[in-house]
Amino acid sequence: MQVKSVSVLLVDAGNTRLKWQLREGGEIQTAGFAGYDDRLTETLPAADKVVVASVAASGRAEALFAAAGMDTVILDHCLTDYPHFQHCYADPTRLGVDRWLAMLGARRAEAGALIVIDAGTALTVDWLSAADVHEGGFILPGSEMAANTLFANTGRVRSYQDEENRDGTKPGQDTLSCVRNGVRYQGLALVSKLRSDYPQHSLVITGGDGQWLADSSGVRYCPDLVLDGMDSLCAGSFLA
Ligand SMILES: Nc1ncnc2c1ncn2[C@@H]1O[C@H](COP(=O)(O)OP(=O)(O)O)[C@@H](O)[C@H]1O
Ligand SMILES: CC(C)(COP(=O)(O)O)[C@@H](O)C(=O)NCCC(=O)O
Ligand SMILES: [K+]
Repeated sequence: MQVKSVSVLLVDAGNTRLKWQLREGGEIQTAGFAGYDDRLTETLPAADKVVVASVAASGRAEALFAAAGMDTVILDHCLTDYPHFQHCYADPTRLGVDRWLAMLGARRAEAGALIVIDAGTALTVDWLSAADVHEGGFILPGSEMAANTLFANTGRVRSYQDEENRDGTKPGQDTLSCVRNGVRYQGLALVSKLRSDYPQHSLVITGGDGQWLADSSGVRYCPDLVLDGMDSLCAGSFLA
């Protein structure tokens, strides 16, 4: 008798946007991303199960999927009893579920001690020991947030329309490039310092702003570690 494999729609609901993949037997069938739009669910493929990992404001992702009548498993906090994983937060439910899932995804990609960098709305850095102990992390403003914070909280640092955001890290010669290049340089400096301070750890980078950071610093880029971590979770007894 042929056993029909279950299709699972995995959704990573971040603070900026949603990333999704339809997987069947772990294989990616289709994938995409979208903003928080009321019509989002109309564009998503049908699946036997839908799992949404959300760090967005409470209820934001839930509301989208509930309105579409989709029977959805919402993961809005980390599991505290996941086999072989040891949390370091006194209250692990406070750890962003995306950070935890990115660590699970990174473990699938690489063995040994890891530093997992997720360059999204926020830039997070998490230390995972070879024995899957979460040893701690950092939460920093992501590159858009860092630039926007300067634009929003100063009188004269502005995103001038007649200035161009080129992809550089050289000292800027107008306001926009001083901000954008400075933020990029800060990201590179962080990665370089992590490398020199933690030579025994392998670095992996994910997230919407991660490709540039990884390419520019010679670090491995894994585009969807949060979704990979969700797939690991679903491969266990989580959905049973
Ligand atoms: N198509 C895109 N739409 C929105 N942001 C994008 C896109 N491509 C790259 N980015 C960059 O990715 C960042 C968001 O990264 P992402 O990992 O999706 O964040 P989050 O998980 O916090 O929603 C944005 O700040 C932006 O700079
Ligand atoms: C740090 C984050 C905002 C990152 O979210 P993202 O940039 O992926 O949208 C998220 O993981 C979060 O809300 N964390 C909760 C606090 C914590 O991890 O301690
Ligand atoms: K993320």
